[in-house]
Amino acid sequence: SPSINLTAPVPKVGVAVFLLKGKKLLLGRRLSAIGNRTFALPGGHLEFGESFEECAAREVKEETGLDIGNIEYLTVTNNVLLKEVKPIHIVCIFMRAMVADPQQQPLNVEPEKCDGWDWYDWDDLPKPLFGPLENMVQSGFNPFPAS
Ligand SMILES: CC(C)CCOP(=O)(O)OP(=O)(O)O
Ligand SMILES: [Mg+2]
Ligand SMILES: [Mg+2]
Ligand SMILES: [Mg+2]
Repeated sequence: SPSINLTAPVPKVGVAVFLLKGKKLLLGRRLSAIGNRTFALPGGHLEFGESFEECAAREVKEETGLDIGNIEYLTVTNNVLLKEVKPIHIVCIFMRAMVADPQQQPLNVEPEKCDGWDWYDWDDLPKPLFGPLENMVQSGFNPFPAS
């Protein structure tokens, strides 16, 4: 019989969105088995048949109520998070977008999964950051358009 590997969960695909407003970006403290109480971008699992842009818009709407535009692919990173309560391997697709209406403020639509959203300055990020975002920051990647 084929051996079933019960320890190594399959890598997951996540889409995370740098929602930019001037020099600020939207972050929320996660309340989740994955990255609990760390500050993360809005985003989530890529669902069957979705484009990266469709997933970005859906997850941001589901989590913050915000409508986004100018959605563009930035980069993809490979994150093996062994310090998590349950080790997890996430291929993270990072997208960039702008709020459709700069006056629209985020709502905490899923309070069981997020402690609340707020705009943070890229040069003054809260800690601790969620693994994939921390790896991204450590790598020196700059998500902002070249001014
Ligand atoms: C990015 C990666 C952790 C994939 C899962 O993200 P997530 O826990 O925010 O997932 P959902 O928003 O889809 O529930
Ligand atoms: Mg979600
Ligand atoms: Mg989801
Ligand atoms: Mg999410």
